[in-house]
Amino acid sequence: MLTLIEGIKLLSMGSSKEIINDTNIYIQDDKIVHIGDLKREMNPDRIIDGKDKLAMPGLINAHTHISMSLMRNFADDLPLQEWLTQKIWPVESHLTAEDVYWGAMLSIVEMIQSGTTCFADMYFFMDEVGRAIEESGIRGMISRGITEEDDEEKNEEKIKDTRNLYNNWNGKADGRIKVFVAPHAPYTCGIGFLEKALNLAKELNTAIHIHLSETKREVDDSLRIYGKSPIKHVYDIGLFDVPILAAHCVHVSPEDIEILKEKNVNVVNNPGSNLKLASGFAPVVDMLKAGVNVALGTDGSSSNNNLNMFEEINLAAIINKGITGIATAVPAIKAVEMATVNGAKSLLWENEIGTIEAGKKADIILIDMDKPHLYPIHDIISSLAYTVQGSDVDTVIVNGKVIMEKREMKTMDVEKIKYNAEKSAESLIRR
Ligand SMILES: CSC[C@H]1O[C@@H](n2cnc3c(O)ncnc32)[C@H](O)[C@@H]1O
Ligand SMILES: [Zn+2]
Repeated sequence: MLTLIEGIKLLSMGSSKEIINDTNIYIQDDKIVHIGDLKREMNPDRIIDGKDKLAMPGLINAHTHISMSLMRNFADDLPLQEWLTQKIWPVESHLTAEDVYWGAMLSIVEMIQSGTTCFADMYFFMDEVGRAIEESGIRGMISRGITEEDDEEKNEEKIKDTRNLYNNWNGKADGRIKVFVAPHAPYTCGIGFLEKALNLAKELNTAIHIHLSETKREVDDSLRIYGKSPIKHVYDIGLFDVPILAAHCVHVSPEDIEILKEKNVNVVNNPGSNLKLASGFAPVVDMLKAGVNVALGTDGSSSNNNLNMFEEINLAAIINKGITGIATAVPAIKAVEMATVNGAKSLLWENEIGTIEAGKKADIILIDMDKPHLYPIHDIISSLAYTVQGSDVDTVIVNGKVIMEKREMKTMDVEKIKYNAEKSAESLIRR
């Protein structure tokens, strides 16, 4: 199938970070094959009109828990530890596979409708998230979040579950699914359990997804218990000897940043969640300056409370100006880069996605620029960071397949999903 996106503005995020006006993008099956002039010798099966549209790489949500949409607006105005221990974990103890599936489907609709084409998830019953990815056409990295318990048999079962998840799903859905190993955090996993997770990641030749240095309390506890920061603690265990996706990294010292850089740790900044849980502000500017790859995520929609990556781009751009007192701290293009190129790198997917270039997979979103709130169009890159809304996303293409066209969902029955997600959420809270 040859698709042509004709006469469109393009922000490729490749070698050029500038807008190219009136260009053409040819997609053969799942791949971008040509960008530039119209090719008379190529006869497209489908033409998408690019008039008044901007094509950019699909957004990458590098850390979330998508099925937590079932708990959206259920537990708010609390700090992390109270939110988790008093509200979220008691409810999660009653989760079923069906709940996770409908929560995932609901969130995938929300993500597609706001321009996200790829996400990194950590949760329970992850076969269901794999199924939701397969059916919807989105791309995702899935990881079964594991915490240590007193019962050794249960711990072994969790490691086994992760291995099975990898064997069942890694590379599946035409390569749209990856599987990482996900020890939840250093405060829920002891040294021995982290070592088991590390050995499994080595055995499977995959990466580790973990929450790290999210709150001041986590760091204080780590200093008290281990005499070192969470980052130094897991570094000493050897966790950074495999590729790492580290969510948050809010309370990090200059020494921690040196370690993150030395070990090429991929950090995910979650500004919306960090603000809402009163966790603090990650030193994004310092980490970027040190050469650390910083991606962007929403976290779950129970701590955010949505999965709209345009909001996170906006927050990343403006918060860091506020914290540093420097208006250029995170410029618009840098925030967009965090949500595209850096996200792809953080998921070890940079050879396939994150930019619009010939040879890459076609994960592309088209934004409708003909909206009153976007006029006048002085600077499109500024529009993306400061003005564009998720609802301005018109068309979404993943792996060459159009999964939303002119805001019509092509692969998902939205009414059925809303009905079942609502039903799951209601019964979950009552269980
Ligand atoms: C074991 S599956 C993942 C686990 O993580 C919990 N969670 C959601 N948001 C956060 C966060 O910001 N920090 C730490 N843990 C978080 C989620 O509820 C699941 O229990
Ligand atoms: Zn999280």
